[in-house]
Amino acid sequence: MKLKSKLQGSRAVLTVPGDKSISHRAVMFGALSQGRTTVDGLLQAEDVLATIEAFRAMGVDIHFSENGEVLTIEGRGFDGLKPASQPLDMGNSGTTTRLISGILAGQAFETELFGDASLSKRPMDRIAVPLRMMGAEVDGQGERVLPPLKIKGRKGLKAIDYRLPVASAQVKSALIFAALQADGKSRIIEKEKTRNHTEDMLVQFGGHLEVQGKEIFIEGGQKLTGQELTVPGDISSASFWLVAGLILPNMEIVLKNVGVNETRTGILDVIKAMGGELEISEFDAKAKSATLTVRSSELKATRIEGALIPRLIDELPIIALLATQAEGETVIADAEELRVKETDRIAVVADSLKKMGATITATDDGMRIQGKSRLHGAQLDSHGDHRIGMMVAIASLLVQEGEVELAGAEAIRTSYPSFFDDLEALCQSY
Ligand SMILES: O=C(O)C1=C[C@@H](OP(=O)(O)O)[C@@H](O)[C@H](O)C1
Ligand SMILES: C=C(OP(=O)(O)O)C(=O)O
Repeated sequence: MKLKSKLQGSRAVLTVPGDKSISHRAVMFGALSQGRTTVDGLLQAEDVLATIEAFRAMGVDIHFSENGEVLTIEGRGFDGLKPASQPLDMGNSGTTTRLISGILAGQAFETELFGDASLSKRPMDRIAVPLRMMGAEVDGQGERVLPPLKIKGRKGLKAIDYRLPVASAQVKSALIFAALQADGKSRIIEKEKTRNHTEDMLVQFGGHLEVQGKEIFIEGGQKLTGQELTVPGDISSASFWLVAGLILPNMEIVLKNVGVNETRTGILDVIKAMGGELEISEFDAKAKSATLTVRSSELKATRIEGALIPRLIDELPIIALLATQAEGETVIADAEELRVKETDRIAVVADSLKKMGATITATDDGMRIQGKSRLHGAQLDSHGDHRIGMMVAIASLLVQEGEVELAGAEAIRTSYPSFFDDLEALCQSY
């Protein structure tokens, strides 16, 4: 695919698709509840479709409304799942794989999980170790327990008292799902606070848990009730347009209905620290959503590290591009988790932006990025990673000399199937 900048400056209003993390969890909690759940605004992208198909394969009736906008899940409760007749295809989705493993740990049958080439390199020892402690059998490939996985669960799991060795909402959520099926009270201690959609949604479905700082206490044997949910737009998808609005000349981009749960808004803090023009309006406290407006800005470098990292982990590829347009050296540290995403995002981001003329050094746990760089055309590849593909597409908007060729753009369907339509809409608003 050839990407060429036609942008001269303008104002665009966009609504990004539903939040991926919330969409996965809506399907899962819906399936595990009693009664019907409806979900408006669900993200209909490959990762979430993998979650839907997995629960259908375990006997859950899940269907879209005629206009395709509302998903209905007929909940079967924790005791109503049936063994799948075939291995479950997790596609590219780490979230599906890890969260479903926590659910399967409490089911008295065996399930096989497999995924694509990228997923087959993602470490599952981080869930295998604690789920085994709770009494489930979890087998994978090699020391890091890579997929394909075999999970043999059982009723009456043991409660767990566990300190997470990594800052991961996926591991935390897997353990919350397992703890809900265990005898007694579990304690899960986070390394850093990560996205809390599982905790929020458990409460929304009539369940309970206690959160004290980084400690979560959760009682087994809870009964959940189906709900009517609305999913806000995904701030991780919005971040591509936030950055476009800040780095392109004479721009204003307005993003409606973006999820602004405080465990996800690290990118907004970074934009402010870099001196970017950002306005947050129409804040809806119940929906945790808002309208975000950005304008072309003179940016300065910043440091991104520590507790901020989990609050913007998926935004780091596009933040790296942002930093190439800021005055001075931006440092990203404590982000070694990037190395075990869909690609090694430290290596691939540094390599891709270097090919376009940026000055970046990859470090063990992040990057050092020197601004400001004039970017030029290059031949690039998403390497099967949606966030790399989208970052390159936004970077191409800055290019004045040469052309950007992006191989593997189809990976973007993982989280944002309408990305190129929105890009087109942005270009047409000029
Ligand atoms: O729980 C979630 O929905 C997610 C958690 C994060 O992963 P980790 O838990 O591996 O950090 C994030 O990178 C992923 O895109 C979605
Ligand atoms: C890391 C991501 O997703 P997952 O872990 O679900 O594959 C992502 O969406 O950037």
